[in-house]
Amino acid sequence: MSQETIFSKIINKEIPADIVYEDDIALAFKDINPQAPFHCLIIPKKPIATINDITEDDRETVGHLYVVAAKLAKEQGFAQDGYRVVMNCNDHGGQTVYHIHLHMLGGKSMGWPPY
Ligand SMILES: CCNC(=O)OC[C@H]1O[C@@H](n2cnc3c(=O)[nH]c(N)nc32)[C@H](O)[C@@H]1O
Repeated sequence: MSQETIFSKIINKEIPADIVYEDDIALAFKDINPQAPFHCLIIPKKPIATINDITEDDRETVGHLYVVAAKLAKEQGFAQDGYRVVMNCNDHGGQTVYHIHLHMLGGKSMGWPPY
């Protein structure tokens, strides 16, 4: 059973967030601690704790996160310049909120590897 996280409160509008996209499956909102000129989190409304918890039943939901990312990149104007999407898993991945979220960073040139 997944724990309620702060992201559930954002989904339920119990706490505020700068929402940049919402539909029945996903929500995207600005990261509170931006690491790029544009930094948002694209999350499923379904509370899936980590990548390890994604099942075949979540195919549509998880794939939709990337559809939203592509849409936001075009809207934000950095689709052609380029951007980064990253999902962190557990401690070594730096995950701090246990509700999967696709980080979307855009608006600057980024280095590699990201550590
Ligand atoms: C550090 C990367 N690993 C990770 O797990 O990222 C979790 C991400 O969620 C962000 N965040 C945490 N609480 C809140 C909040 O209440 N509101 C918002 N708008 N963002 C939040 C945090 O800055 C981090 O980048």
